[in-house]
Amino acid sequence: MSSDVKDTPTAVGPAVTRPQADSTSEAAAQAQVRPIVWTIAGSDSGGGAGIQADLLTIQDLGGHGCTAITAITAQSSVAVDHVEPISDAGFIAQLDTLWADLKPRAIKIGLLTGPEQVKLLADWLAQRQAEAPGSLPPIVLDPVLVASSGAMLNTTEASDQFDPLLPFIDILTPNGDELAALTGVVLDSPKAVVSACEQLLKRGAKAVLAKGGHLIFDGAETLHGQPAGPRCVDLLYSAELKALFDGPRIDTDNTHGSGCTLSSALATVLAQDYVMEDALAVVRAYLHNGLTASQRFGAGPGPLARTGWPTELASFPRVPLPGSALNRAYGLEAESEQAKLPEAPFTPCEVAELGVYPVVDSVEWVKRLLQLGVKTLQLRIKDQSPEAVEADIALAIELGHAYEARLFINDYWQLAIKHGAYGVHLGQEDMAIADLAAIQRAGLKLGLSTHGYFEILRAHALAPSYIAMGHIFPTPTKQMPSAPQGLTRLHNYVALVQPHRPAVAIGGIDIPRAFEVAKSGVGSIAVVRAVTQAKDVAEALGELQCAFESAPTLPTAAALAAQPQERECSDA
Ligand SMILES: Cc1ncc(COP(=O)(O)OP(=O)(O)O)c(N)n1
Ligand SMILES: Cc1ncsc1CCOP(=O)(O)O
Ligand SMILES: [Mg+2]
Repeated sequence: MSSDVKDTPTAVGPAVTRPQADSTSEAAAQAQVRPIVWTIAGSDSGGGAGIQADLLTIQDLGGHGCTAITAITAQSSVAVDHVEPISDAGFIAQLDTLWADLKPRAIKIGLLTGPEQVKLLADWLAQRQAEAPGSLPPIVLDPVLVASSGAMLNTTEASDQFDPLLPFIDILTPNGDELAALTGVVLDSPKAVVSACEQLLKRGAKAVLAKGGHLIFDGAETLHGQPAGPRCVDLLYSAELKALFDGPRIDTDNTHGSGCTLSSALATVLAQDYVMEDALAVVRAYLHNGLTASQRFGAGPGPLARTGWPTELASFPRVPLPGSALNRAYGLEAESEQAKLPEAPFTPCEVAELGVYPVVDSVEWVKRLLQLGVKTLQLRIKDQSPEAVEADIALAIELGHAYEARLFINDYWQLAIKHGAYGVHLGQEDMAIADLAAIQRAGLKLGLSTHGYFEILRAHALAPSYIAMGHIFPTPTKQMPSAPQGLTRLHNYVALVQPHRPAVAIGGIDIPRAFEVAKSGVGSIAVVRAVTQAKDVAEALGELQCAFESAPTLPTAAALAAQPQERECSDA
């Protein structure tokens, strides 16, 4: 283990404490400036909510905060004694001045004091849009109506008051009371929450996060199954994705500014180019940690603590699996679509680190690599009928056993079961259609592909034998639906996954990059071209192996093999 462990500087997408890379590319990435995040919101003199909470949050999660103040409030932890809107001229001047020099990568909108400010802001955004289509960044709207002390902050109760803004908003983040007030829907069941979100989409919102902090339904206990205890379930609802984020309800009344913190955290993570569902996973974990470590300063509820970029899986929400009771309660899946979920964790790999992991497309390659001493490998044959590939798959499996190697079969899981493979590797799309229960019952190991936080959480809920994360760098080998993850994210994913099961990095990894990748502490690197296009395959394998030997291993990985595997999302 190397001793040169330093804090990776807070740059774009703060990384956890890890050994620092020394290459020019990594140094350049780390020198990148913080993305600018605007908060358009009111000042909370008590320092717990509004602009004050937003600036602390933006800074804490790696952004640079700029403010356009909508109102000054005389506020403490127990009272809002005065709300004074800023003049229209003062409001617009702040926006214009910032736009001229400090263009945002994301905007959070909080307290707007009434329809006049809503219209001013909607008109201002429309002008920016008209001048330069596409120039507006992601915008998060927290539809603030009442302070946590119960005081009205907004002068109108009109349910359509935010509608002029909706066309510009990427996500609206109402709590239960706000969602009910904006839609008139009585939120007495999970399906009522869905119909309220549906209504907001019809009125122009692109996505809604219906926060579950205020929503407790009859029968909620039975929705969750294990683990027991009060839960908080947030619903992300958009045309493209409907997903639940389920976590324990933190037992604290220090929730002052939690909505402000969530929305500014979301803007800050979106400013770092995370997709919405990944950003929400990070934000839920941030709230979990902030509430857990919160403190009281006055006589009333205290604000959330600022705890930095979340890195531990325990802070993150569960993402219910397809077919789970929770998804069904929200009506997110038809009863007929229920997936066949495994009843137990997949068999763990007998090692915590899978090492150099070549992915090849023929039985000839499998044989050659086995003869060179490779111990983890994958047969990845694409687009053939099962009949056409069965003989090769059967032979590869036999060879794998003869050499006591960990041979994973990509995609053809029925053949893998039939011929008794060591393991199967499946992608996200395959997860929905494969009979995961049959793979688990047959005792095969399962590796799953992931492309970000949300998929990692969903994969983790299945307790697979390993989780692959990619693509790390651009690759011509496969057309990818997502952007390259890069090294900073890899560091964070490794910290999340590897204490629980082996992690594998894949995509665009050549020999020089293998040294960078290995410094993340990841226990395995999966490669196609680095092996199949090498002039000297044995030498390439040796150099890839060398990358691991020169890099430190994470202390958590060593304990892994001995750790009992738990299935964390068994609420089906
Ligand atoms: C180790 C490893 N990681 C990821 C993949 C990609 O699998 P998948 O998403 O199923 O895509 P295809 O390989 O099937 O194109 C992998 N094969 N191996
Ligand atoms: C199969 C696959 N899945 C994600 S990236 C990838 C291809 C990796 O190939 P290479 O190592 O040649 O970049
Ligand atoms: Mg596949």
